[in-house]
Amino acid sequence: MSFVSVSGVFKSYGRRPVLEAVSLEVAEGEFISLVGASGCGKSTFLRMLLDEEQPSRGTIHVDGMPLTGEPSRNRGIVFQRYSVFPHMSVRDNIVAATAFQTRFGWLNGAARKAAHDAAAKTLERIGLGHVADQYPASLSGGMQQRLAIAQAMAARPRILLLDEPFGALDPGTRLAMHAFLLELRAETGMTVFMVTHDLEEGFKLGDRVLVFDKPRWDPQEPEAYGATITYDFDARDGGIPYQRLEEDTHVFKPR
Ligand SMILES: Nc1ncnc2c1ncn2[C@@H]1O[C@H](COP(=O)(O)OP(=O)(O)OP(=O)(O)O)[C@@H](O)[C@H]1O
Repeated sequence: MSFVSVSGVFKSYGRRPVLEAVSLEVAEGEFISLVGASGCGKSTFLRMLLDEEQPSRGTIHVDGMPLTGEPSRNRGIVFQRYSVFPHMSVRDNIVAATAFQTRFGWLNGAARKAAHDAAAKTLERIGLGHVADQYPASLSGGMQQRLAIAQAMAARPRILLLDEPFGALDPGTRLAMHAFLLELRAETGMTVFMVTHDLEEGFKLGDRVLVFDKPRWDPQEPEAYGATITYDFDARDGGIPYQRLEEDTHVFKPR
């Protein structure tokens, strides 16, 4: 059975369609890269997986259960920038993320001590132990992004949602972050959805690369139709040269 199942999802804002007829089955542990033109609804799709936005039509199930509009420990998200708390130390950023998972949003006594110990371990693990008392502004972009990913991972989510997480980083730091993410993924077996504008990055990291595009297009009225998944590439074993594609109306699926 699929872990994430998206079935006939449409999303409109007011009368404006953004996504139409999106269906997708994802197994637990898969790494899914999402690519597509600016404004075609990739972030909206992530927000629906996060359950922050609800589909106008259609359903999304995670682990067999429909999304309910309630926050869940199952899903963590990292944006391109600004996903850490600037007024908290690096350590407190991780501790706070753990606290937010509790019913009242705070930790006391033993739980606080355990969260501090866990944060210290996490920071060592991601190479930020030596800057635990500093504030995020004093860290490099790559360090801030490592912190943001560690923060999202603090609740041990089964699904990690990444919205252009490495877009703001220089090429060297980006490569280091790829290695970091692949390691974390191998360690945790988490399912990952990552929006990227970099096709090479999408194919390198992903097991599948989904292309969002508008199958219907009216030049007089470019916003008349929404986007859907027009290609579903098998990106394992190096990607494009190994494609096995099958046309099913406008949607391509790996066999
Ligand atoms: N809350 C909202 N209310 C109204 N319109 C919205 C809302 N959120 C997104 N949109 C619109 O939906 C469309 C899709 O936006 P979205 O951010 O999902 O695209 P995207 O593919 O992630 O773009 P980019 O690659 O530039 O980040 C955009 O035209 C955007 O203006």
